[in-house]
Amino acid sequence: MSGATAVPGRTALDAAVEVRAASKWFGDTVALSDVSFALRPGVTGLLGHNGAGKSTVLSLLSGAARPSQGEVRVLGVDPHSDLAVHRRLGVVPDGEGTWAYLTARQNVALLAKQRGVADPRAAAGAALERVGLSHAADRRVGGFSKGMRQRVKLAQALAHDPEVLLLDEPLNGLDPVQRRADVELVRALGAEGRTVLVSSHVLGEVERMADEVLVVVNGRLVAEGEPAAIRDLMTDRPRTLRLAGRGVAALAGVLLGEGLVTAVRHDVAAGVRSDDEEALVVETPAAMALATRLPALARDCAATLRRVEAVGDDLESVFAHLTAAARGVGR
Ligand SMILES: Nc1ncnc2c1ncn2[C@@H]1O[C@H](COP(=O)(O)OP(=O)(O)OP(=O)(O)O)[C@@H](O)[C@H]1O
Repeated sequence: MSGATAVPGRTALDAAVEVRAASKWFGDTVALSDVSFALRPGVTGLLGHNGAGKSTVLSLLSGAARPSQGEVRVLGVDPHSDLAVHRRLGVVPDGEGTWAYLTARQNVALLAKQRGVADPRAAAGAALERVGLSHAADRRVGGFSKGMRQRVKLAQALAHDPEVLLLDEPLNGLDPVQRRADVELVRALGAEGRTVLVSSHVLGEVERMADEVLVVVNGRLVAEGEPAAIRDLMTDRPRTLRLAGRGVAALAGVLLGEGLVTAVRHDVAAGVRSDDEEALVVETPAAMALATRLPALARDCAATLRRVEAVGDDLESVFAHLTAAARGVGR
């Protein structure tokens, strides 16, 4: 692909990928509900917990499935009915996508050939080099680790030099070193002017790869914006915290007085180290302000904090908050 750079402010009219009021249901299960977005060149992250609808979005865009309602356009056409678009579209699917009895080079060349590449073997070699698998190009994929197979899938998606890339959790199964390399690769693909959509259930991963983030919760698009804006939303939400140490009850009284916490209860589940140590669970509407002022307030009332930690601070609670609070951040 030519070295075009990302064009900020593109409208849906010239977007490479557009989803208009798309819904998808399987029997009684609503996998996606009235989702609309347009993608600009560069990397967009698709963030959501398991079952949120990420793979469904990607399967509509790759043409593997059709929306029950609404429309999907990739490079101006319907990817389900217009098969020619697959020469300009690369997909890393969820799950296995390789043939175990073929070598890595054969796996990649086969798909490149299907997509009309003039010299599939050479294209496969170049793609395998790009994903760091040249050394294993002529080995059978059946003997590869999950991370290596994931790399082969990436090479399959890249070998025909597509303008649009759809990557379903491409970092799954990779060790930290491979993850770093693949984050760099995804960023480079976006910087080359390709339109890349990459799904993940880990905010930190998406943050490192993407210029824009779409957040899906229970089949709905609940937030979209720059990674920093999404991070702020998640950081500045109400939280439940566990405080443990000496003098914590007095400290909690001060926090209530300052309006930094709105509820306090004893933490029966907490293991405390000694008789004069207490553990409390507090609700705060302003986690950032509390974190900033907590050390000084503890000092003022002679409390010694041994532990401060978030309770139930998993992705589910983050997404629940976003569902309620955050339609249309940024953009
Ligand atoms: N072919 C199908 N038949 C029935 N239900 C489906 C089908 N595909 C997806 N679903 C349901 O649609 C919802 C969205 O699933 P989807 O796979 O898109 O989520 P996801 O965000 O990709 O999750 P994960 O990270 O676990 O793959 C889920 O409730 C799922 O069970």
